[in-house]
Amino acid sequence: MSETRRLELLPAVDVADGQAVRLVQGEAGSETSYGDPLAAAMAWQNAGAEWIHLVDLDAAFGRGSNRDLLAEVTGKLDVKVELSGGIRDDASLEAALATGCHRVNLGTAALESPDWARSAIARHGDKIAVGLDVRGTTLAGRGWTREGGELFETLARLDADGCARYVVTDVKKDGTLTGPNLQLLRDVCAATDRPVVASGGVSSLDDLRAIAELVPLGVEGAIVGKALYAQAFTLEEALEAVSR
Ligand SMILES: O=C(O)c1ccccc1NCC(=O)[C@H](O)[C@H](O)COP(=O)(O)O
Repeated sequence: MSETRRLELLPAVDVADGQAVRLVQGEAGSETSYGDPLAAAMAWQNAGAEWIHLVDLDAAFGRGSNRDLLAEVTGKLDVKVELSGGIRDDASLEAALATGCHRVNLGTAALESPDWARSAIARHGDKIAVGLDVRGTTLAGRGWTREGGELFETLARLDADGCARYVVTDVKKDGTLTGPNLQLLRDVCAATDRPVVASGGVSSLDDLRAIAELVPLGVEGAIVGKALYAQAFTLEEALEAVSR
């Protein structure tokens, strides 16, 4: 008898100008600061997290880099780290993988440099996930500031290239505490046999339970940001909510 997998939770630590921040709909300038990124990540680790979703927002927006800080944070954590933001060429990819992170997310590069993304996937297999960040079914790149093609066409191309996993974000939901876009997740799961990590909009334990219902369809994990920082629930409560 096959056992239903438990939804993985990935608390998010988004970093801008050396600080852990939350954005609303990924918009630069909408930051609320939550202090030291290492302290934030350690707090989630100590609360039982198995993963941290660690984002360099300055690199994603092409306005700077927190590369050394993110490498330091990753090196000090015992849990798995998914590193995201501004990984667009061999140098940034090798630097990200050298941190010892468990996997990296390609975003803009998977939209604008398909040949390079294909070669990165071929070289690194499931160390690479691709972030599919959408408004409607239009992809967004460059820190979500530029349109990057149609979701399902890009998904088909990435599937053919062997992409192991997708991190799917409804940009309009991100940081808004208005609930995840469950239909988007269902639609993506119907279009690919690769695992999907849900991101953006989680506001409550019921939202997490609703995402957990999609595990049999192919949803593997959920990134949670604002709701944890706003103390809508604790990580312990979240882990308990998805454990059954
Ligand atoms: O992940 C990225 O590369 C990224 C790039 C540009 C803007 C935002 C980006 N990530 C944001 C996140 O991953 C959020 O932390 C995550 O979606 C959580 O959202 P929420 O639970 O709604 O705060």
